[in-house]
Amino acid sequence: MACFSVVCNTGFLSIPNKLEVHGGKSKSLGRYRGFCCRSLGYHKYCNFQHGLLWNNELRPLSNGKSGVFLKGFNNRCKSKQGLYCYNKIEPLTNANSANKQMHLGKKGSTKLRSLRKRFSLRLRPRLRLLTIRLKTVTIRSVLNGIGTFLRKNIRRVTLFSSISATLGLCYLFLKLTAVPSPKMVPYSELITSLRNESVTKVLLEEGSRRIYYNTNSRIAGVTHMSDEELTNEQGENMANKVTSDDGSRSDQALNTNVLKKLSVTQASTPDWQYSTRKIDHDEKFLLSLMREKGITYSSAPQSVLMSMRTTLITIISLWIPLLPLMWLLYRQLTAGNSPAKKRRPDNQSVGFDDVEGVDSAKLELMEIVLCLQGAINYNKLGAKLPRGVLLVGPPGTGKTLLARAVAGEAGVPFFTVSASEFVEMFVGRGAARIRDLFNMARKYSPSIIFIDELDAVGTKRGRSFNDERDQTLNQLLTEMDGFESDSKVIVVAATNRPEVLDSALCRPGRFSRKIVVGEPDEEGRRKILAVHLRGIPLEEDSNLICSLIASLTPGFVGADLANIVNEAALLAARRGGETVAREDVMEAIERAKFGINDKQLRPSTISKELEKMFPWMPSLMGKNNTRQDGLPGPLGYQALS
Ligand SMILES: Nc1ncnc2c1ncn2[C@@H]1O[C@H](COP(=O)(O)OP(=O)(O)OP(=O)(O)O)[C@@H](O)[C@H]1O
Repeated sequence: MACFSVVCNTGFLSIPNKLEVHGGKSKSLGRYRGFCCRSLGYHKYCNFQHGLLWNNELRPLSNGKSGVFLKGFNNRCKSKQGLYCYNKIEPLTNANSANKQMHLGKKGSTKLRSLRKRFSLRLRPRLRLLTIRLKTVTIRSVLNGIGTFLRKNIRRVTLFSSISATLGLCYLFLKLTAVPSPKMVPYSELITSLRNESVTKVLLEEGSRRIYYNTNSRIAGVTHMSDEELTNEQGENMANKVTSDDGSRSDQALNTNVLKKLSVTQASTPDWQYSTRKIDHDEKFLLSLMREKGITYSSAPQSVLMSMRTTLITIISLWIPLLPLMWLLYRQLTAGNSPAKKRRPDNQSVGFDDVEGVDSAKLELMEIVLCLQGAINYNKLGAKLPRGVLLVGPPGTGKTLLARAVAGEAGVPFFTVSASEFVEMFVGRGAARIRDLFNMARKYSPSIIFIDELDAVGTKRGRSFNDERDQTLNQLLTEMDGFESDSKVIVVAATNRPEVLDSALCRPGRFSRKIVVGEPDEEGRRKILAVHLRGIPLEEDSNLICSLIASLTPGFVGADLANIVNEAALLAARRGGETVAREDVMEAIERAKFGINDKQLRPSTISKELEKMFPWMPSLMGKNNTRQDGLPGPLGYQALS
């Protein structure tokens, strides 16, 4: 009788449609039969916390332990506490025996079962999916897909097909012009043959060291087969004859066979039987030897076909290893990784409501947004849209946020880039990146380009020997000049150091509008805090907390205030609170003002810190601790311990 229910780690639920949970409630698993219980989250039906479910009965485990995870297949189940099989609960003597008993079937059948399991778990769903997809596929949709792919990747497809065609043509050319080459022999062999007077004709190739020659040994072409080959051939034929049925020995048969072989060889015989390489400074000796022996010799240039073959082979063998290197270089040098491509226009969720405390800057930028949207008809009065807006101010005052708000409100593509990304190793690359960025912005016009930390490329020219930086700036100046009046591409840039910028960059027509984004006043800080406290649950009234923080934080900018709010929320979470209390806020302000105060500081740590602050003084703590006179330490400090 089979075990009623089986759960394993990989999760096979075998027979039951019904399983009782220890609460006594019946649950139908129906279609989940054979699925992985645990990973499907159905293990609560099979989680035998208090016993083993066995033939609809919940049986307590003999040792009373809970938390049993059954493991096994079909009618054999293993748990930590025992092996359960055929309605019997057998305690395990050791783990090995459990394993042994678990694999009760033959080895082969276990393998087969695991294979089947793997098939049903991995392959079957995929095959099913494939079948469904194949059913929905029609020739028309395939053709459409190919067409779309070709249209999208026309450049790549053209490049790859032309490369493939060229390589194919090269292969064809090499194949068609291939001629059997003469046998290569050492130079000494030529000299020996010359001395033996067996050489009939010699050709010295012009422009190379190659020497071709023929000998008078046997029929031309026979020599193409090595002596060894011939011997083997004859031996083979002899053996054939000996073992032939009639036992006849016919020399004629041998000759016919050899001649047949020779005729095949002759068909592909080169003009020259042998070739060798000339040795330097030995020409005189060679020529005198040939003259002495009366041998015909001549010289000729390499045939056009052969020179073409040689050139082609050289090119291919040289360029193929270089191709990966060139591809890498191409990727580096092309606009493939330019900032313009990385920052595609996307949905901006920041609006002017999210930026507070910088009202005048907001007003100026709002006007530009209205112009971009066409709400203000500036063309009517002959006005032009400002090409560049320069946001100037201390760090953290919200310059980047303002630029993002402009993009969000205007609903136009926003290309953001840090100017340091234009600083490149190769001269001209930064300029190329600027060009790409502006081209992309023009393509998506009306659009906004935001260049953060403009001073990275916009510093005065000619001050250093950095040609690359100057070229990049020149390109930026050119691009900003080159806008058509109706291109509707606005460049917003931000910097903390306007004084270092090149004057050409700030002249009217480029960054004609300069907006100072300064530190917010108390009212501004209150508004900024209100923005950041929007989603934070507070114990007290939000306006009260905003006013409290704003009054305590003169000189703080938006980034500081955002940080205070975040710190307060973290502190509240640390103490396990549901809402942010006034104490959390106060501690966060303290942390922002004075840094994190370590109340557990040891005297040695304090000494080190003091030494860092006053490096010109002798060790404060050390001196104080070792003083015997009881007098205060340097500068009147008492021992802090
Ligand atoms: N006026 C503001 N209103 C609301 N939040 C602000 C404001 N200013 C700054 N913040 C907060 O500070 C964060 C940092 O601001 P942002 O990056 O805009 O400063 P920045 O002026 O560009 O600084 P940097 O000059 O260092 O680049 C913002 O994400 C925002 O949360």
